[in-house]
Amino acid sequence: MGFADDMRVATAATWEAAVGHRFVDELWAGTVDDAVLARYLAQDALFLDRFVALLGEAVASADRTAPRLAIARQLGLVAGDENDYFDRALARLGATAPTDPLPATRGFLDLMDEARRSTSYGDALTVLLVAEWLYLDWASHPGAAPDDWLHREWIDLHRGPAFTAWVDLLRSETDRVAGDADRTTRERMTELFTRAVDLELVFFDAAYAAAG
Ligand SMILES: Cc1ncc(CN)c(N)n1
Repeated sequence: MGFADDMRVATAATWEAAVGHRFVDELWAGTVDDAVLARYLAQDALFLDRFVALLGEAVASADRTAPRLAIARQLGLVAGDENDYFDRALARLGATAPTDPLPATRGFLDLMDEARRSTSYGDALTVLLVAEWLYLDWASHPGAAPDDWLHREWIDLHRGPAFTAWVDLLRSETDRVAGDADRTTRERMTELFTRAVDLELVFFDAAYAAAG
């Protein structure tokens, strides 16, 4: 197994708790409370800003042209279609992106900033991989998608052939870079992967915890 699969196994308990989270079930069922979804999306709008910056760093630090172009194309989609979803969804929910991140969001922003400032392609890839692979996992549910665009589009942004190919690219690049890396770099990538999976779980929890 490569680095990505090894890490997926090593973090399996937390990973499965995140992809099987109540938020995911309620989103698929179309029953997620508007206040919970608004809180989640408002915090995720803060996530998106730093995620775009991290994608930009991966574009800059990629050591090959093909992955650099693939990451740049995905950056365009996130800044375009995905950001457009946030604008429409937050407007419909009557919410705005807060200026203050909740602790889980703060943890993610710090993690993404750390990976970006390292200017290490491997660090950037590791955090991007968790964020996209874990979302592909919960969004690749076999059941019928909910009717309401508010729920369905958030699922559709994280599944399908193009998104699957994007995650495959992140996985193979992460495996390649980790395979060539020295022990210190690999250990850092291991730590970043683990922290990112932990944060994905608490990010979902926070949408409910803050709702009171
Ligand atoms: C917290 C979180 N993690 C991952 C994703 C998918 N890019 C997201 N939008 N938000």
